Amino acid sequence: MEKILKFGGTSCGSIASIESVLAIIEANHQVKSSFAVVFSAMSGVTNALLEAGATAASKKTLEPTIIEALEARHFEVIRHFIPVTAQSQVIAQIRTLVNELRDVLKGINLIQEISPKTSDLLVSFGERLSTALITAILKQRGLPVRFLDARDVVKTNQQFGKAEVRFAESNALIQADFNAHANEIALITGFIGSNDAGDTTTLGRGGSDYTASIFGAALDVNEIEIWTDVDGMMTADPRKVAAAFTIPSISYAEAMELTHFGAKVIYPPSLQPAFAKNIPIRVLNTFNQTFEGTVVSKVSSPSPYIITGISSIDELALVNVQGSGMIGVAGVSAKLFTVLAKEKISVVLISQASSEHSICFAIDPQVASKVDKILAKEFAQEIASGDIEGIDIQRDLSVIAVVGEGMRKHTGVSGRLFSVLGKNGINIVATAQGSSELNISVVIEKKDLSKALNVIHETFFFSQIKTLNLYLVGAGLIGKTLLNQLVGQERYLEKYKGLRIQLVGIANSRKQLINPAGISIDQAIELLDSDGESASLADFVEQIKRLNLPNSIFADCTASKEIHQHYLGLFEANVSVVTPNKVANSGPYAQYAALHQTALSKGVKFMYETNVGAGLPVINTLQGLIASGDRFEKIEGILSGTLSFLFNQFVPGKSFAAVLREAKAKGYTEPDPREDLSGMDVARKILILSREIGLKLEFADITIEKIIPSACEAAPTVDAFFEELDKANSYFEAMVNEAYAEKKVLRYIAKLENQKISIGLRAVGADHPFYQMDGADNVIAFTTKRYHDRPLVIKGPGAGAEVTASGVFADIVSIGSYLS
Ligand SMILES: NC(=O)c1ccc[n+]([C@@H]2O[C@H](COP(=O)([O-])OP(=O)(O)OC[C@H]3O[C@@H](n4cnc5c(N)ncnc54)[C@H](O)[C@@H]3O)[C@@H](O)[C@H]2O)c1
Ligand SMILES: N[C@@H](CCO)C(=O)O
Ligand code: NA
Repeated sequence: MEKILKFGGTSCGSIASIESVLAIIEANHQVKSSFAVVFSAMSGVTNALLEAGATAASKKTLEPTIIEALEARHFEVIRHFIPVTAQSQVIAQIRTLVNELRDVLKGINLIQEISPKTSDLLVSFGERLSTALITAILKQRGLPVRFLDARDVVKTNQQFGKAEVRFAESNALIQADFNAHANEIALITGFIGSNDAGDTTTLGRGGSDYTASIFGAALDVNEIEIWTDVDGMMTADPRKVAAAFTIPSISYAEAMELTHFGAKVIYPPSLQPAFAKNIPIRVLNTFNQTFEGTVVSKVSSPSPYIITGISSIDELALVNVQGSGMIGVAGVSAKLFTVLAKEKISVVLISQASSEHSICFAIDPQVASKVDKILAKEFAQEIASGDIEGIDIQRDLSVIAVVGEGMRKHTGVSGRLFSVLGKNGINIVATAQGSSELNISVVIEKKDLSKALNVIHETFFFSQIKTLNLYLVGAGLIGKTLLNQLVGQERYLEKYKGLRIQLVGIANSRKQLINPAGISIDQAIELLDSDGESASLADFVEQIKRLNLPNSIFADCTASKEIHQHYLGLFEANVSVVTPNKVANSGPYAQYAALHQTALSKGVKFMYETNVGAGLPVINTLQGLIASGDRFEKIEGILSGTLSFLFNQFVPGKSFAAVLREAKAKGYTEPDPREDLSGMDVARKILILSREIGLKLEFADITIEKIIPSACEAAPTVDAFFEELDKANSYFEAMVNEAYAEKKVLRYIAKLENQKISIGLRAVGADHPFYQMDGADNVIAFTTKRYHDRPLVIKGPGAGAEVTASGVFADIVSIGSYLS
């Protein structure tokens, strides 16, 4: 015999799926391979039968509806596949079986009880019906098929519900049976067998796979095909990890591990007879027949990945037994696990630190209270004496298993696993690794499960490409420019940086839109307008936290004075923040410190290079100097692009207000240019620099020399401000003329020296390093211990949409590099 095919419930579940099953069997027949086929019940039938049994046992009279529906379902298949003239014979055959089933239910109803023995007989009708039905159809189509009731050849003990197979006897019967019918295709009822007394028994979980495996082993087939409704075994549960893909080849041991942790495609224990004979199992998709599926065999073929798959148990409780009295005392764990075994409590994972101070193990949360009671009783004495401090149970946990034979040959797998979890703020509650090095398991909080599965999957299967999930708030000048820049760089980032920036949320002050599957960047503004809901920043941030996406970045491209109140919560929720908005860093020092400390402790990034000098590398350079041990003596610079532009462009005879309007049109000013003209923007920048070098200065410590008349400053609106500015033109002309008379130019300079900040307008001559300026240039000079005689000078355009957005972009990319 070449092979055994097995079709599961979904494959036998509907007319369309049976169509596929018939096609697969006919195709096999055409190539004349010798094979046999095992069938499960039509999907849902086993449960329907159990329900009918339970109802019959509990109600006074029989309710025929379930059985009628079941009969109708099988008749429908007959009417579809069998020509009218031949139908009556098959219908009669199925009806005979259903009548037998009705008699069983009558019996149950009569005695108002359903024993395990009767239950097995009852559910056996599912496989007997489906197999009989398909046999009739194929016979009608002219295939040399025969119906084989597995109860005639699979012999078991008396243990109803999960009977043990008597292999010697069964193998002999199977071989004799197949020898006697060499030229026929046997269609076999899965899941069932019989005991010595001839009673029907069932084989437990994965029963039809077991049947296929028993026949395969008895007949020494070359391969067993398990036909199901998915594309084989996948690298992760595709419902949780969209990027999961089919594993082409996997070893028996790996399949066992993955299945233990929830991958439910096959149930390897039921395939044991095949494993023992090294028969490969091919998992195939009835609904995608040409797909290669997964081969499960003794040794998996080499794979490009270090790990083979990831699976999880979503609901778990962790029991921790702890106490100094356990150290060096033999037998505590023996006692512990003996009592658990006695109570039939299954332990998913065990971990004990070598200090022997505590043992922790994971269990199904449904039995947690029971375990609590059992252990309290068992260890009452030790608890009373203080040898054991107590039994602690933690709930709402999940366990993830990373599985693969390849881990044995590679170092650093657990390092990578823990590091990616850490960078995503996922706390590891417990961990265990078997010495087989086939499986590393981590227990985490359930709320982090989806995020953890996805980042682990990404790390081990797509390490070349890391996806950053970007939330952009503020779609004005800078925000829009950033979006444009992102569109142009997508391919470069993937190819050279291994990064994919996925926009998952966007908001302005009117609307907001979130889509974890990604928002098309080049249409983001239109989509925000058409599909966005009305904006609520608090709600937007709440959604970000709830989604808990891996590698999340929040870009604040607003000038809002409130939005920074959300940064702390975002850091705590493990979201990095990137911003050109200076408000957060220039608020009270305590707030500045709290933000930076929280980001650091949560392992997320807070990036704000564009707070000073827009895209010029000011903050980065400063941080580099500090980190390498340099000491700052003085910082001096022109930190306002707007004011730089004004004093570069304004000459007596021109309108000061008109030059400012030009600066605004060029994107240099703050959304409200009064922030620039008042010196406020510069004050924020120099304050931020002072804090970066470690000074605890407050806004009140800054001396700002005003450059605009108070009437301008008091103007209630931006428009009124421009009007006042027009009136004050002669005031500015006088200032400039005075400087010109001395062959000097005006520069608005910020200085930090001796822990003091001063900001003011200076007239500087040609010998001054800040004399030569152009456009919206900024210049900044760092005098430090190392740059003592000649300062380190950074100079260039310090305002404008393109240079600012590119600074924000660079910050996002650097977070990506950190996370990789
Ligand atoms: N222009 C520059 O050269 C430059 C340089 C460095 C830093 N910056 C900073 O960049 C930031 C953005 O400047 P811009 O010129 O793009 O501003 P803008 O006014 O053009 O855009 C701001 C955007 O933020 C949105 N917004 C404002 N408050 C909001 C809130 N509470 N919630 C959601 N959305 C909100 C607005 O709807 C708008 O889409 C400012 O903080 C500015 O200081 C600008
Ligand atoms: N308005 C700011 C933008 C850069 O922070 C300036 O003029 O410098
Ligand atoms: Na900068």
